[in-house]
Amino acid sequence: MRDSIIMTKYQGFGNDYLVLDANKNQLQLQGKKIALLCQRGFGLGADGVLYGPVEINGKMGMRIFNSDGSEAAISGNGVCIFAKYLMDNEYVKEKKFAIETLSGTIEVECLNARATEFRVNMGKASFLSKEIPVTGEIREVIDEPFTFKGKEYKATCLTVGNPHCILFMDQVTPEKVKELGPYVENAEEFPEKVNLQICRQIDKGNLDIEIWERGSGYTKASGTGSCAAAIAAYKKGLMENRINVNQPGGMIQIDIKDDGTIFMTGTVGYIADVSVAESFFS
Ligand SMILES: N[C@H](CCC[C@H](N)C(=O)O)C(=O)O
Repeated sequence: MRDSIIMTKYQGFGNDYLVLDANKNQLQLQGKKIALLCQRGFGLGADGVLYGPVEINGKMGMRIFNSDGSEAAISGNGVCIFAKYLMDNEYVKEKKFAIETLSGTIEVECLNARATEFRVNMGKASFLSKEIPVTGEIREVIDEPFTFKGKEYKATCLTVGNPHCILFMDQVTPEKVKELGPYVENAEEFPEKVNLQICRQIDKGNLDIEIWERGSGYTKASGTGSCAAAIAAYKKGLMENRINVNQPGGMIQIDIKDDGTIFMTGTVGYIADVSVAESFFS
């Protein structure tokens, strides 16, 4: 079709992304156009856009955009999706490889022949306020009182390359995270905004979460959100080191090593190649 751009749509546990291949399309990505493209009414609909392969720090990498057009340093489902894209398009032939992101080098291992299962080394978390960031004196933000929408909550905050706020509750519902999400995401305590997960512990190996993503809003799954909820519960001494994180889109398995390194196991589904009007990029 004349004047169109080919993008490839994938989903990880219902967290859906459009991949824009930088080698096949020489174009400028603009935040507002990405936002329009991601809209589920005026555009194609997606939780974000992955742009690559591009060179980051001299290595093969990808850039990650949320559905509001903002750029994120890391996305767990995004890494699994891009890993599949690289294999599907023969950019990589090995089962183990690395993808460079703005939050560093992410090691990926493909676990099956169909390239739909991936194990990702998401690195270590930091609970230090200045690294997340969270305003106030330098401290680890664990079970700290915050007031959101006039009510006090105990929050555990951390970064896994992107910032997360975890609120442990006796009950987690989409309604609750949609009520709190926009407020917490933009609270003044978080200078770079924040991803919110509300979290219920089922037992020492299972959590339930609902997600409000910075820059994308309510999503069915989040790789970094699953890592963040799991490591926060583990840090509080609630969990064993293999944690199943249940969320609306499915269950993401998190493994925490003795040195604190976090591994996530994700699945990816190919949805479609789509021919997109060039007007979304001009
Ligand atoms: N919205 C997040 C990035 C995507 C996170 C999520 N989709 C994942 O799978 O990790 C942020 O701005 O930090």
